Amino acid sequence: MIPDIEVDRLRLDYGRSTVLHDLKFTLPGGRIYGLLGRTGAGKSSLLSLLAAFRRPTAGTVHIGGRPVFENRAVTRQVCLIREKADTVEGSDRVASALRFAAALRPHWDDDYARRLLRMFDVDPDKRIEQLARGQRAGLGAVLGLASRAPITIFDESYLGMDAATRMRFYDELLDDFMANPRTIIVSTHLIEEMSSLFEEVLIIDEGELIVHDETDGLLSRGTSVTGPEDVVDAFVDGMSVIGEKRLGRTKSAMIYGTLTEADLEKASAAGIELGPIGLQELVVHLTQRPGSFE
Ligand SMILES: Nc1ncnc2c1ncn2[C@@H]1O[C@H](COP(=O)(O)OP(=O)(O)OP(=O)(O)O)[C@@H](O)[C@H]1O
Repeated sequence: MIPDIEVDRLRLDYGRSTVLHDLKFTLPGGRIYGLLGRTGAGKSSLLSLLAAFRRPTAGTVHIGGRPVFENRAVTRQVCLIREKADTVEGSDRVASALRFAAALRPHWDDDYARRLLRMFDVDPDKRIEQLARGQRAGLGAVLGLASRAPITIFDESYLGMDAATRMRFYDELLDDFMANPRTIIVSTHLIEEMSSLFEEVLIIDEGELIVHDETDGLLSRGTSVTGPEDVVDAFVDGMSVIGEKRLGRTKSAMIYGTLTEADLEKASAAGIELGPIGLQELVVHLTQRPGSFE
């Protein structure tokens, strides 16, 4: 049974500034979650609380009904891989990092780890500090995937990989998730290329959780409305407009919400073109500061 993660009134302050504001959500076990948001939104801070790397200022994180902070039995189930710090830095040899992970992780699969090292072109005899950035990112992928931790978290740890290696990582992540179901949380700015992995999406903006939804549900609420400017303006009047683009006298408005049958008929009668919005564009518009529309 893969444990649920329950976050309740979670707050984190760094000194006088609050970076996470009373977050409340539940992540049922056994899904792949995408954690998205602008730089500085609070994603890494949140992930460090989920993995008990930090103590919350207020509120709680429970995993499988048990508090995570200072609870070794729970934290052993959570593997957080970050681009920097702990796992993928230092003067140890790769092989000794693997031995350490094996001792720490109850579900560690050493044969799988060795296979992944070859896949990501990481030499086990090298010191971690001697690895190229992409190889260090590969080592992060190895440590995360082979941990088989019930809750495995990748915090932008694949940024150093080249495009071909990232694709291999995504394929491997999905294959291993299917074969060994667990909860995987991925924070990323590479939204477009990773969006097909996510079953649910969480969007953090300035420390607030502004969206938590199934990916399909979220995408179904974004629509681009294109046509002559005055016709588009009349159509979107009263709707939640999250972005606008103009090309000559043609205008495209991005709306967020569910269109009714009557809206669809109205659009068709007015000669307006309706289209989907990709996840990346949706996230960009939902997290755009007021006044920053073009
Ligand atoms: N150790 C720290 N001490 C003080 N402030 C911090 C610390 N770590 C992060 N912050 C601040 O907290 C806010 C959230 O940072 P965080 O790293 O969680 O954002 P993020 O969404 O992960 O950003 P990115 O996408 O760039 O990685 C930022 O304003 C950041 O400057």
